[in-house]
Amino acid sequence: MLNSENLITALNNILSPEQINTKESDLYEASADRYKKYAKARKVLDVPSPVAIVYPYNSDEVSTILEFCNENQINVIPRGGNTATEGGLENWKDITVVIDTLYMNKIIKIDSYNSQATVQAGVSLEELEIELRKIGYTTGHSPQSKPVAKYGGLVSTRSIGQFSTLYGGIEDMVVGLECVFPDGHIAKIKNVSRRAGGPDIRHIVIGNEGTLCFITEVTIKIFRYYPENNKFYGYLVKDVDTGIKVLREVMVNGFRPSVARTYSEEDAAQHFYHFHENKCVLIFMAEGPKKIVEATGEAIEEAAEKYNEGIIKQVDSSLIEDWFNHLNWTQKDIDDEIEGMIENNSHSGFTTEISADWETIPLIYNNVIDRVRNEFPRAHDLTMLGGHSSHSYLNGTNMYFVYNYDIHCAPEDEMIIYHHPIQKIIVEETLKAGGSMCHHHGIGKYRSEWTKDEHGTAYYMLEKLKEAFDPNGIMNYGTIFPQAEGINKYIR
Ligand SMILES: Cc1cc2nc3c(=O)[nH]c(=O)nc-3n(C[C@H](O)[C@H](O)[C@H](O)COP(=O)(O)OP(=O)(O)OC[C@H]3O[C@@H](n4cnc5c(N)ncnc54)[C@H](O)[C@@H]3O)c2cc1C
Repeated sequence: MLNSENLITALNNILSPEQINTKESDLYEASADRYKKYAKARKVLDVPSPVAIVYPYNSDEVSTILEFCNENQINVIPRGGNTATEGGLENWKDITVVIDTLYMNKIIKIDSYNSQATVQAGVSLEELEIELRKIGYTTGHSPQSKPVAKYGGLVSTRSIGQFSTLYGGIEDMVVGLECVFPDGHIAKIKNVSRRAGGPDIRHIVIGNEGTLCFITEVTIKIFRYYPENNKFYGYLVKDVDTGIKVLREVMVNGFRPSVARTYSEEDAAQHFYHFHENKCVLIFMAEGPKKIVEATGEAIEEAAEKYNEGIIKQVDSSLIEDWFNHLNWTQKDIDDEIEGMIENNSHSGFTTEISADWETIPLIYNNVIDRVRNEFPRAHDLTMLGGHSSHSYLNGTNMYFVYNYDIHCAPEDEMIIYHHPIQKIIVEETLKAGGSMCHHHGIGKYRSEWTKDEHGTAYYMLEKLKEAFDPNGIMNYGTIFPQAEGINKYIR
């Protein structure tokens, strides 16, 4: 195996100087993602820094770098917008190269006639959205990290946006893509409206979290945009169960509002400070062509009427619109949050997102809240515990658990003392009830201890993919696929 010095020399033979970054502060920044944001900001990270960050311009360069790393058994971490939350960008190996899509930033084609656009992996969602809005189109994708997240990362994590109930998750949007495997092979999945040529191989790439291949190009669907027709609906409701029932009613009746959400009292208080009145909040947004918006709006009002015993009151729609207009986080918001944590020694807004069918979600929610309140040894440090359902489907929905706490321990111990025990309860209750422990943030490194439980007998298929595409295990060591050594060192 190469040492750091030899590795940098070898990289210089492959790339130009402006494509290799060995600045210490940037390497420290690259050694972990937002999972350990507090320890990182307090400069007490317990993981090694990568040896270099490299910035290829195109898929041929990615291929050369990967082939080299594969031959020399060097761990590789693909990186996009750097907004990962589950340790997918954290480094667990002494010799690691981060491959960043910074220079792969071209919008290749916007094809409004065929309703699709092709971008290099380093194009941010916001950049593409701005270009599309100029011609009356939208990506329909709007995760809260939209201003920062990039296409390679969005596809690689199976991300989902705030309007998913209408437009779907990224897996519903990807038409075709290009990716590079550790042996240097460049694979291009063509862009067609549908195919039945065997299993849908896009799904080997979507959600791989940089553990099987490096995504270099993505083609996604684009949609006509009708902001002038948007309608907003909001209600104060008696409990989470009522909110979930109304969401279900709208969905099973065949309607697709773009936003459909229910918040617990605690979570509502931090999102809707201007009207929550210490109650649960239910909100909807209808979007699209006028007639569809009208029909969807009527269906929302009928569903609320059906469960009117649990509805306390309807709120002014302009309050929901106002909330909607301030949804996304810029890089400045992300930085400010970390500064706030350091100043106050408190963690606000840690989340774990799971999914299950309609019947099961309220059970999981109630079991988790009970167990955290009664079993979590630091429950007295919690300043908020609640959640919301924000992405609904015909057969079920998600639950986004949110928890804030004051930190009374060494910064390097925060995650193991506070976050991990809560996350463990959430994952245990979800898997016990047959749900998925991971709705949209990816497994990263910190849910990898439960990957086998998540998939059960189907883990066989996942394991074989790893063996086939990454036999030397160079792609993002510790992410998705459990590695006992890393788990024992960095999690337990
Ligand atoms: C404030 C905030 C809000 C968020 N809101 C949402 C939300 O609403 N919905 C949601 O789904 N997520 C959300 N996230 C999580 C995160 O933004 C998403 O997971 C996003 O898809 C990550 O994209 P990125 O470009 O930042 O990827 P990165 O953080 O750079 O990487 C994420 C993972 O993808 C891999 N990866 C990156 N690029 C490539 C590539 N080219 N090829 C292969 N693998 C690659 C990395 O190795 C890593 O495992 C949020 C995060 C923050 C900080």
